Amino acid sequence: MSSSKNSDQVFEYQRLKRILQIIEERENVIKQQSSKIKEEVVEFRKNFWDDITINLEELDDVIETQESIKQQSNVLAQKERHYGKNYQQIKQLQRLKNQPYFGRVDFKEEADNEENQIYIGTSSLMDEEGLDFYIYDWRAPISSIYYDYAPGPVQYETDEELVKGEMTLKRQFVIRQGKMKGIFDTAVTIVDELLQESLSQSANASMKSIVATIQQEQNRIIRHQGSKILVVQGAAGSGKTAAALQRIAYLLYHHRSSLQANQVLLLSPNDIFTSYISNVLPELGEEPVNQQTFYDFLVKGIESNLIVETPFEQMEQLLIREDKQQKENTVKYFTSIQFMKDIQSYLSFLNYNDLQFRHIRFRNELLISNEEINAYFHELPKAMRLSNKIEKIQLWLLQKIKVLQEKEIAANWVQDQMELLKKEDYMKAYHEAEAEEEESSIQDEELILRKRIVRKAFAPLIQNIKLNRFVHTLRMYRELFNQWAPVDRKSEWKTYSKYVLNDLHQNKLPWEHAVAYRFFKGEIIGHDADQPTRLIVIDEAQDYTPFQFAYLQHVYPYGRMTLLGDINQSIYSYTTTDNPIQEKADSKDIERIVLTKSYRSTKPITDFTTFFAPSNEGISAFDRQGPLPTVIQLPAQSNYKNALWEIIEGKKKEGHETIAVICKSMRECEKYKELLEDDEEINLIRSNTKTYQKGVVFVPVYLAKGIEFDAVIVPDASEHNYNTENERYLLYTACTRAMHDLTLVFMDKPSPFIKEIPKEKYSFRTILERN
Ligand SMILES: Nc1ncnc2c1ncn2[C@@H]1O[C@H](COP(=O)(O)OP(=O)(O)OP(=O)(O)O)[C@@H](O)[C@H]1O
Repeated sequence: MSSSKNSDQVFEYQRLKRILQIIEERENVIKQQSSKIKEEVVEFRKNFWDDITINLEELDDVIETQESIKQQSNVLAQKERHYGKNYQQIKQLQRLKNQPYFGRVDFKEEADNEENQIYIGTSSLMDEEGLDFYIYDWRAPISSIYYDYAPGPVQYETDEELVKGEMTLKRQFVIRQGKMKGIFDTAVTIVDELLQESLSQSANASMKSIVATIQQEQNRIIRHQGSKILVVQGAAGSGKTAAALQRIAYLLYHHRSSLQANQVLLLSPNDIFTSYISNVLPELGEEPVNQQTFYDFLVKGIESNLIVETPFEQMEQLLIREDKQQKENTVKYFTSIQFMKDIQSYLSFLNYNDLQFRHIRFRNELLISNEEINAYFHELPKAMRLSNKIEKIQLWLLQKIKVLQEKEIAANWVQDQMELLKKEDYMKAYHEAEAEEEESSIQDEELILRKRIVRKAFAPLIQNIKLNRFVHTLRMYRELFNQWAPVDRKSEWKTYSKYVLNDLHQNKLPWEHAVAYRFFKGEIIGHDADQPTRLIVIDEAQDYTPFQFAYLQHVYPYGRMTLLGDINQSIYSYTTTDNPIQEKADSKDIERIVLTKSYRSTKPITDFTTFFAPSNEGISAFDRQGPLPTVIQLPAQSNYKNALWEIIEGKKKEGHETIAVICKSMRECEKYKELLEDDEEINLIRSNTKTYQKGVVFVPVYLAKGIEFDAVIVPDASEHNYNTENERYLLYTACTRAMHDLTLVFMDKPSPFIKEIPKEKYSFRTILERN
């Protein structure tokens, strides 16, 4: 080892020691401060009223009393805020103690002689005076040169300017639990060894942050600021999800004052995926964002007595039903923008004709009939917009209810309720009533209590009116199929409507109608999407239909969107055309980034899957070696159970910790699980499974979306199981879940997709019958 290299290493070891010391000291100081603040807060709360003189005699005294209470509250709130901030800082320092930084670049700005050493970590650390950085946050503008360049001329952008200069050194550190494990100087963009090390590890039940090894093209996604919609088309395993999470952390950091975690909506494909990625943002020191499946997002706004089909149930149906082609054609129409437009035509038709209203009842008595509401609706000017008409009706109803409420005060049931009040309730209600009453002299206690009881009883009714629930949107939606038809689709309307009417009749809503019904309902009674949402991130966006995507744009007209997907993994066949992920020349709002390099799988696996990828343009493998995928033939009539066991056991012996048997459907999974006689060690992942553990899992491909396993076994890659174009997408998605090892089993004839792969790209064997 050269002496300069040696002294460099000594320098880095010493620096690490010094930084860890600084972190430790800082943590201790803050901890001490915190316990002091805690004591103060407890004390302050105890003595809150001692420092306030309560005097309510004159108006001036009352104002003064109020003022001093306000001041005390402010002092307390300030202390509590300080405590909260300290708590966050301690957590941040503890994270830094484990790995203070992972990179260093030496940078000399143009026309500046001084060279700066920039150490980069998950958060920044400054000196006491707050002048110099010991560590730069990976999201700081200058940190981007670490991800984007090799040593040489570099540049980066700040809010104000473009800074140019030279990078003279680029160094990576492997620091774990505060111990230096490795130092690499690198000439390439990001050193491969580290990435190799990170990718060679076993699959985990939760995703890791990739902050130390972000690749240049991923960095573009993370730091993208321009267009309103960012679309990322990325090969399987190219780091779309990883980059999206880093992007959220990046945007939260850069827009602290205008973007909070609760303003970010992250839509994920299933619950397992939601839990799989839930660690990443907290690991990066950010609050978790609003993360949910699109199903949960939609179902929230649908009547609870309707059972909404899940996308997975729909998929199972489309895979197994006899009339699947016909059903698929109707699904294609109902998920199209055309259907959205047809709904709009139907709404304008309704506006000039009849809406359906609900009776308004109170204590089982009819207060306002639907005919009465309809008559009022027809009195309104024809040309008025539907939403304005609904608003008018709402006001009219509230006024009518107010009058009826007044009348109700004298009713006998109110007397009955008063008698039922317990003494304490009576007193409480009375005091509350007293406080609410504007006039201070209260003459009629009974009247106040009566009013209060009536108001309470009417509250849910009034709330429902305010939410426009007097409009019977579900009945109108049914009539869309029963009583109406788009002018140019009259002939096929009956066929289209057959399925949905049948389902609605049984209080079921097919998945393709979930978004359509939400849209329909929202257009009439108002859309209730969370208002503060400003950034919408959609993972697995290739599985969104044009209608679903248009709906999100409709309810979040000011929201920025990041869509991540892979057209090769479109598991719902009806989403492959007009998908938002696909290249569109027309829109100025959309910027598209394509990721081609696949990091998840070994090179042999990526090479193998690329041969039958629906579109194999632009997929390249990260050079990580591993065994060739194996294709196994089972002779007809063989003992399938023994063979499958043998394969699974083999994978366990090879040391794989997460082994997934990925099936085409849940039905297929259940078949194998049954075959293996409910072995305790084997878990079946269902649509309501929230997390998974290491070990052997059986999972249908649509629930394996977005996640990864050490070893993947496709248990029936026979011709009869994977044959159609739609099944090509499913097989591709299943195989690309494998990180280190892939096995496909077939009986009789292999899937035609296997035949597309050159023989040297996999090893082939036959399991011979032993019994
Ligand atoms: N720059 C990187 N450094 C370290 N690991 C990475 C990097 N990029 C991707 N990976 C790893 O590669 C794997 C695949 O990443 P990710 O799940 O984000 O890909 P994806 O494009 O969303 O995949 P898919 O579409 O197939 O679900 C993950 O284990 C991720 O941690």
